Amino acid sequence: MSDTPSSSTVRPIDVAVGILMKTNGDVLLGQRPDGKPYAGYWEFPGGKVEKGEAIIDALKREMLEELGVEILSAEPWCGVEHVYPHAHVRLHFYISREWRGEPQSLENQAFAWQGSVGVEPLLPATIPLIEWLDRLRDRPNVD
Ligand SMILES: Nc1nc2c([nH]c(=O)n2[C@H]2C[C@H](O)[C@@H](COP(=O)(O)OP(=O)(O)OP(=O)(O)O)O2)c(=O)[nH]1
Repeated sequence: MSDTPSSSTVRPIDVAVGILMKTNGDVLLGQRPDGKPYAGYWEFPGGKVEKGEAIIDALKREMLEELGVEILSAEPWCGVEHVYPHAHVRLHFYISREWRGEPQSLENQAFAWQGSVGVEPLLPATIPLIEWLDRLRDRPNVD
């Protein structure tokens, strides 16, 4: 037996993820840059929560670092855990409808505003979110 814990048994890594949603329901996706696991896959902007950092603060930091956008308000929406070969992640998805600034590609990533999301491939743990978002758009006042 190996002494090295596999990625499924170690404590999950918390990740803060932001779904910027326009009033028409469009959401912003970015493409993972070269050099990261799953390069070229589409995801919602975000990144790992640092030690001792509140998840909402990580969200605000990542959105500023990646997009140059200041989050004015964001609501926690859902959580997803996923075990990748490279990491066991716990994703905290927030929806933000209020931000300041126009998203810029500060890490050289491609971006796309999408209504019904059509970009591919998506990160595996993000795939279910697309259907949930469609339902949210159809019934905006139901949680
Ligand atoms: N941002 C984001 N990450 C996601 C999504 N879905 C999903 O499985 N992930 C996973 C991929 C990664 O394993 C992890 C995010 O870590 P990352 O490596 O991109 O974070 P980071 O920007 O802090 O990276 P770094 O500082 O280590 O370079 O979460 C998503 O929709 N958005």
